[in-house]
This record gives sequence, structure tokens and C-alpha cells, in this order.
Amino acid sequence: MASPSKFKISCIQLAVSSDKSLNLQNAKNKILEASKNGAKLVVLPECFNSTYGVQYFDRFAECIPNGESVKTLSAAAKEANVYLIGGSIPEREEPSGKLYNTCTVYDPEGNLIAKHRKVHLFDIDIPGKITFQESATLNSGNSLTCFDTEYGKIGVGICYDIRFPEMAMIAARRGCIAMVYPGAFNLTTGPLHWELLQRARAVDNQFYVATCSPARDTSASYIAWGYSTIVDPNGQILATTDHKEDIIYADIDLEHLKTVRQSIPIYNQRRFDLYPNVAENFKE
Ligand SMILES: NC(=O)CCC(=O)C(=O)O
Repeated sequence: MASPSKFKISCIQLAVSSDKSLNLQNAKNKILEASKNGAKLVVLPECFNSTYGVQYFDRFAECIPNGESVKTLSAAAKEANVYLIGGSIPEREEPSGKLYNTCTVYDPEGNLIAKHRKVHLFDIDIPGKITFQESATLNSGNSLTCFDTEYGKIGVGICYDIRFPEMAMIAARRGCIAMVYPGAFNLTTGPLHWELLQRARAVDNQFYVATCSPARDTSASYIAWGYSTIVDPNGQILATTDHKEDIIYADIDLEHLKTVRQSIPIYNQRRFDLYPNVAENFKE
């Protein structure tokens, strides 16, 4: 059977609390709702199962694949019959005990088909606004991630990873039709860069970009921006929301992607002879 040329993606902007069981149950209900509304690929937010913050990662960390979050997500993907990009959870690696911010991905049979450990840790210091240092407790992942579906290849990054265009570009050159980022920007960098970065990655690479944030909780120590969004290969916003709990939907249309790439053919116009290896070019 020919691959379908269009399918629905959905991003669940989940209200996340400090009660893990409640978060997991809420995520499962919303995954089933998205599936009933036609979604074939469902996305959850960064740190969807627990409170986001360096002081919480150790307390909430789980082993993969033997933790309760993986069990719940696998069962939910199977029951909903969807591909599921399971946001991220704090992961504890055994026996090293090292912690990671990790996204797990499931196929519609509930098999764990990919795992992405956040590569670029969120270490920033904007004086008077926000200081955050994920590297105080987390380790960074060492590989780039994409997975196959019958619709096409999908790339995965987590939040701060979106600031690094090389990662998205490699995904595009590996044939990805979309890059998906579970993420939790904040009230300082959200209004500054959240939408801009998504549209930039989409236009750079002429593919779809989707982001999925937790809903905003003003009582949390880290307040998420919200505004989960889906962008098309022209950088146009197909679906977005505000800061409250919500589910957004859009079609990923492979004919549209092809048309955009044919009309402005930058994909084939790159001068790799001038920039074969960007890092090498910095050397004097
Ligand atoms: N959780 C994160 O990685 C936040 C990234 C962020 O807010 C940014 O500005 O980048």
C-alpha cells in the first residue's frame, strides 16, 4: 500500500503538577482524546510527568525502559493506536546513576522505538531575569535522534536543542519531514525567541516543526511559557494556543513539503564545497 501523503499531528499542552500518577493519567486521557480527533502522531511536553527544575530531577527520575512512565506511555500509544513522542522525563541511567532529560518514542503497537537524551543542556544566565543550570544535575546526551514512520522520518530534539540549527539541518539531510521539540521556554525567553526559533528551523530546512510545552503554572518555581505551536515548511504557523491546557492539531502534508522545496530549491543549492565542515572552518 502506498504511504499516505497527509496525516494529523497533535501537541498536548498538558497541565503538569507535582503528582506523577495524576500527570500520567492526565497524559493518557489526552492522548486518547487526540487520537479520537484523528491524530496519528501525538506529542507531549518536556518534563510532562513531574515538576521541572534542577532540584526535582533526582526525586522524579526513572529508569528506561523499566519505569512507570514508559509503561503508561507504551500502553497509551497502543490503546490510542498512534505514534507517541512522549515529551521528556528525568531519566536515571543504571548502574552509573547519571541523570538525563530524555524523550521516549512509541509506535502504534506500543513498542519503544527511539530515545533522545537532551543534547544541549539549558544553562543560561540573563541578569535580573533568569538563571538556570540544567548541567548542575543532568548529563547531556551524545547522539542525534530520528525515527521512521509509514509517513516519513521524524527528528526529535528537546527544548534548548532548538537553538542549535545544525541539529535540525542534519535531521533534514537525513530525510526528516518534521522536527519535533517537547519544550518548556519561560516568561523571559518565551516571548523573545520561542516562535522565532520554530519558524527559523522550519524555513532553514523546509520541513514541519512542532513544539509542545506544559501549560503555565504560575505557582511553579519554573513558569513555562506555553504556546505550543505547529509550523509548516514555509514558516507559517498552522496551529498555536495560549498558556492554558489545550490540544492543538495540524496536518503534515508531504505534497506541500515537496512543492515548497521545489519552488525555492535551497536544499539542492547548498555550497558544501565552501562550508564542508563548519567547525573546521573556525580553525585559523
Ligand atoms: N527547558 C529548556 O531547555 C528551556 C529553554 C529555554 O527557555 C530557552 O530560552 O532556550
